[in-house]
Amino acid sequence: MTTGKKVAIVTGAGQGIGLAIAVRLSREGFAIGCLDYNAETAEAAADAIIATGGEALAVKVDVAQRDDVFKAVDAVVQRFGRLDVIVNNAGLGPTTPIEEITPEIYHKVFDVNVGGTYWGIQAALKHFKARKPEKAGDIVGKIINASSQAGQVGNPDLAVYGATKFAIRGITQTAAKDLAPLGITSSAYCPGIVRTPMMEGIAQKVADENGQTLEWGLQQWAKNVTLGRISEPEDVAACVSFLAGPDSDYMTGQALIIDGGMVFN
Ligand SMILES: NC(=O)C1=CN([C@@H]2O[C@H](COP(=O)(O)OP(=O)(O)OC[C@H]3O[C@@H](n4cnc5c(N)ncnc54)[C@H](O)[C@@H]3O)[C@@H](O)[C@H]2O)C=CC1
Ligand SMILES: CC(=O)C(C)=O
Repeated sequence: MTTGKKVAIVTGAGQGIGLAIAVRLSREGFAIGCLDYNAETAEAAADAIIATGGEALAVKVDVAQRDDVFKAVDAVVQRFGRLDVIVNNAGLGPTTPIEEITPEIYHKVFDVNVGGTYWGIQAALKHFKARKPEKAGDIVGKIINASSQAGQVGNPDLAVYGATKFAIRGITQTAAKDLAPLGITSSAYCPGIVRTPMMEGIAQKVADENGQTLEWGLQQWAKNVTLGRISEPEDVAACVSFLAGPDSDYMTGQALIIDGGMVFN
């Protein structure tokens, strides 16, 4: 079945920032491919979108597996008939003090965060190429990748995670140059401290080490936020909706920092 709507795929759409992006892009008129490793939360995300009158398809995928990502993206295009935007959002954020990094954790986090970004771009590209720009400046597809404030500056205990987020900015810039002639833009978003299960996991570790509560752990990170509060997933989704929409058509290769003023460039 095809839809008249533009179509966006969001990886890691089952919870946190990905869920907020999926819901927001649905509100903006996109049909949504909700991809996640967790089939149950992917289904719940798609159901929530459908319940509010939107269109969505849930697909279980491990973004670290290239073939699976291609199959998942193909399934969404088969269902909705086209692809306009891919948001490579899925990621892992373990705390890794530098002396405790193992080959296993290094490979696992790079495979998901960096590999997942490569495979998402490649899988989307196949479908973006189905439409040709009629003239210079016409945009036929948008790649949007999750980086982080931790991809701008080194963060304590996040050497592996931070390295993946620096890498994603590099991939984003290179894709912008490589794919511009095809009418494809490439952007990244760099959230700060966002109240999600990932950030709660990071904050809980600090809290446990100090015999404190999760909220105390989150507030340790909040101290660095110039605007004085940590962000909600919807703060990030609002900016990603700008990157997915026509108002950002003349932007490519940029990393939009949405961190309440933690990092000034
Ligand atoms: N929460 C924060 O403060 C920040 C988060 N980010 C980035 O934003 C993105 C989303 O983060 P959160 O929502 O906080 O994370 P989260 O951990 O709350 O949610 C991540 C989602 O991705 C899915 N996922 C994980 N591995 C996967 C895989 N191999 N294949 C498919 N799906 C997979 C999970 O099932 C989950 O639904 C991540 O890339 C993260 O690095 C960036 C800056 C700050
Ligand atoms: C999880 C993350 O991206 C942070 C702390 O910036």
